Amino acid sequence: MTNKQLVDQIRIKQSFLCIGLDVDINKIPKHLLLEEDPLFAFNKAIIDATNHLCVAYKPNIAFYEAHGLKGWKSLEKTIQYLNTHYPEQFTIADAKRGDIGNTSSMYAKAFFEDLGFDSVTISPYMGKDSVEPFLEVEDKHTILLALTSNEGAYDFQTQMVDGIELYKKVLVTSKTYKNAENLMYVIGATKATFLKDIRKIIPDSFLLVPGVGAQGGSLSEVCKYGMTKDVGLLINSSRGIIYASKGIDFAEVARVKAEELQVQMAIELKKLI
Ligand SMILES: O=c1ccn([C@@H]2O[C@H](COP(=O)(O)O)[C@@H](O)[C@H]2O)c(=O)[nH]1
Repeated sequence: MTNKQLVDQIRIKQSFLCIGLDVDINKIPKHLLLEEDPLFAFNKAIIDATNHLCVAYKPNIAFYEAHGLKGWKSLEKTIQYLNTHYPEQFTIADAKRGDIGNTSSMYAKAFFEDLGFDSVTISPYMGKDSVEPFLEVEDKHTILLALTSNEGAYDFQTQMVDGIELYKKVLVTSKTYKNAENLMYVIGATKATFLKDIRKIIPDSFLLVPGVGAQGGSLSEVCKYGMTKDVGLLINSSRGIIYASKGIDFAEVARVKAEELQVQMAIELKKLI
């Protein structure tokens, strides 16, 4: 999917919501445990109930890898279901990968070619040759961790290196990579006030913003500092939507929670006109 197609979807749906599919076998409704593939059954119900309210889905790969081969199968079925039934959805493999060049090429093949995701999250820590193999793939997006939502972000990301905060160095340096137009960045919603400075370095790039809902980030603050004329934001919520009810009505309650965010997003989008 191209950036333009993503922006078109945002305008059509009046939403820049990304729903995180962090499916945890201990948190899903008990009746689903009788299904052949409970993780997929849960995801399918959530996707069917919420797809008209969001523009992206983000399975966090850890929740699938935790179940070995069975979990990987559930992931494969989920992305295939999305690509077949809802091809307009932007898909994000939240895998946080990155390694020496030839290994990164294999990760790119796994997530872009084999599984067919539109994008994958990558750690910038190993530098240029670990990121560029992902950027080579046409119409696919590499989402670089820049300033994350967690408390530990202050351990390294905000520390000064060569007179500049490390997360800013990530932004500035990554802009010089080959095919940098395929880059997006992760900025935590809990760091919304940093967005003013961030937009001076990357005025137009798309940002994946996790951390609203369960982690306490504010949607309106993120929009205030981070929104561009082409929106430039995908705001993620996982637990706040998918586990809003643990009962038989889980998908319907997820729809209600997603709609609450979508309504707020539509209000923010009106400010752009
Ligand atoms: O900085 C980051 C990067 C990634 N995440 C991931 O996003 C979701 C957030 O889930 P919530 O339940 O909405 O808190 C989860 O998959 C994280 O691993 C992040 O939170 N912060």
